Amino acid sequence: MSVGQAAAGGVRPGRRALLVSGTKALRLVWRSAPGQMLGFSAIAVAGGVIPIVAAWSTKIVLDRLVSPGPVGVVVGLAIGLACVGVIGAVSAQLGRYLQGEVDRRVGLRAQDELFTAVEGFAGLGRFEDPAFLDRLRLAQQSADSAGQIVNSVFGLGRDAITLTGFVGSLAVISPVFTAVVVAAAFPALIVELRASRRRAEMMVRIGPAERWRFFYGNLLTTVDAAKEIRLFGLGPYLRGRMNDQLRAADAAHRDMDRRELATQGVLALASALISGGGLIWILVVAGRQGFTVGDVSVFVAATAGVQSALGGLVHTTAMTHRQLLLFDHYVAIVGACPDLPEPVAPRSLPPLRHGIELCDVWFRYSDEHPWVLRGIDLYIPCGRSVALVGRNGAGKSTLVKLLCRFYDPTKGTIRWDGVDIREVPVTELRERVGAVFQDFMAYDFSAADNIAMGDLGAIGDTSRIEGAARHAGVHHTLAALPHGYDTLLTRTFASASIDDDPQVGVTLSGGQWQRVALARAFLREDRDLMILDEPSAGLDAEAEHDVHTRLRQVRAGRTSVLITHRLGAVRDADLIVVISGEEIVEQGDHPELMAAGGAYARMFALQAAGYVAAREAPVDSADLSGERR
Ligand SMILES: Nc1ncnc2c1ncn2[C@@H]1O[C@H](COP(=O)(O)OP(=O)(O)OP(=O)(O)O)[C@@H](O)[C@H]1O
Repeated sequence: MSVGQAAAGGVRPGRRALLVSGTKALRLVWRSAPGQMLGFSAIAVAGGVIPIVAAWSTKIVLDRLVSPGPVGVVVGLAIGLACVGVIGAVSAQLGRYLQGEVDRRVGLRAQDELFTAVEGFAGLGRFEDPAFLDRLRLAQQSADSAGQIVNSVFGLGRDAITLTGFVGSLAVISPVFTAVVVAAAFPALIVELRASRRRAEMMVRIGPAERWRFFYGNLLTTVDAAKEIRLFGLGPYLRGRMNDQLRAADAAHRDMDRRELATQGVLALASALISGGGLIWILVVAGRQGFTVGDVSVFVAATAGVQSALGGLVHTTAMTHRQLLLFDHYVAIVGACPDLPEPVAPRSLPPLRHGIELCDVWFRYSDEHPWVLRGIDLYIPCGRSVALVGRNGAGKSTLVKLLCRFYDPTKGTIRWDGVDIREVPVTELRERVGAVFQDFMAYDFSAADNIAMGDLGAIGDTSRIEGAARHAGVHHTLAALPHGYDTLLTRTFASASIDDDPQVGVTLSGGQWQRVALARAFLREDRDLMILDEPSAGLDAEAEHDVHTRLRQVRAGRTSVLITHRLGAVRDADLIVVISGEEIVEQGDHPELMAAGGAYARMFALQAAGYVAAREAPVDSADLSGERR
């Protein structure tokens, strides 16, 4: 069962699993904040003992007050009692501070471990699995509040100490009454535990609604969607859908709250009746049974103490239970097996010398999805340029994603100089690949950092970054920005404070971004395989021509795979591969494919005819990109 499926199926972690989660949570706390944990545990013990000491001190003071004796003793006892109060107040404050510190330290470590695990998922499959995404969201919530578990666990210890002390005190006065008070706590414990389990299950159930709500909220606040939302008047419609999701989640929460209100109400009533009954009883029998004023005060304090400690114990047990159920998602993600099988005996991947071979490769995104590629046999020779062409949805991008091992083929193998790429560590494979993807990233970073993302070693290396930008034809554009390459390519983080330049963040055009993405890829041009998935989409005609001319130079003598719908740009590729109906239907160079008169020749003729027709219309050849050459 996958990490995501376990959450989707609502599989309940058993007691053993919760015990494991609890142990892992405490270990996490110990690793993150050992000193604070020890301090907190000492305060928890003090917090458990102080109420009992206070109750007995009060009894002694009261008994001394009503019996004749030296005043000095009473004053001494009163001072002692006051000291107990001071210690209690100070330790409570110190406990709060330590709790805050534990929260911060544990939160940082838990988040780091969670994201390290997420980063370790080498493929893309898990990020497309809704159940996994729900589990990840819950794991993130749990990571944020992992420190609270220690509060709950030590709270349990504190309440257990107080309870033991008060039960002992109460038992001295009335064993029967003690038994009644303690027995009344068991139904409460069972009810609370059930409620916490139901709440944890509900959190999983409302996961999709939460995700949709987040999606709509994001959509309504991001600049990318703002144009269409405003022009098409989508705001009220999307807001309505977002509110529907919130209402659905709220309905589930309300249902839980109502159930809890009913059961908690009954339990609170029972508790009040028991303590009220106890008070009446002690006042009635006090004279007859020779109880002192101090005995009555201990009885009242012990009854309240037992009930409050029992209530606290039950509540904290339920809360710990709920936190552990949530923490189980964190444990599952952090301890998840790799999404792509790792080689048992990894082989190293030498520089490409001969070629990459796809042998009878079949692929579909999951068992529920249709085949995207069927029986692909393809050889990409070292040092040659290969172009993949075909209709939208033919499977071209999927094929290059397999070359990067974002997924493993469902059937068949991909060999790098004869080595199955599943037998080498995936990081080694990716070290040898450079790429610009169709859906490239526009990071909210500076222009320089946006390019350096292609190779972190280039951060701060101005000459490399500028070299790549020149190569991609975007150097002059970036150099002319308000702060040159240090300009933020986003308005999101621009500061409007008086000291900062409000112009510091800029937004690039689509074509300029495309060139920045190309520059990023050019930082890796020394890699063995260069993947270019629609590198000129979104560029104007001249810019496109310019980019393909530059790419031709970069690709010369290198192993590259180019995907483009501009067939003019693939004419000089060493090998053109046409994909259609999930299969390779043709391959060869341009003259061969044109001579064959098949799908490629038809597509090429169609595009060429369009250009010939276009020639008859007036063309404004101004370079709209503004890039000087
Ligand atoms: N992550 C995914 N999960 C499920 N199906 C997918 C996924 N990505 C792509 N597909 C499907 O796989 C098929 C091939 O998509 P792919 O992106 O490889 O086509 P393409 O040839 O690159 O198309 P285009 O020219 O439009 O970019 C399409 O039917 C698409 O819907």
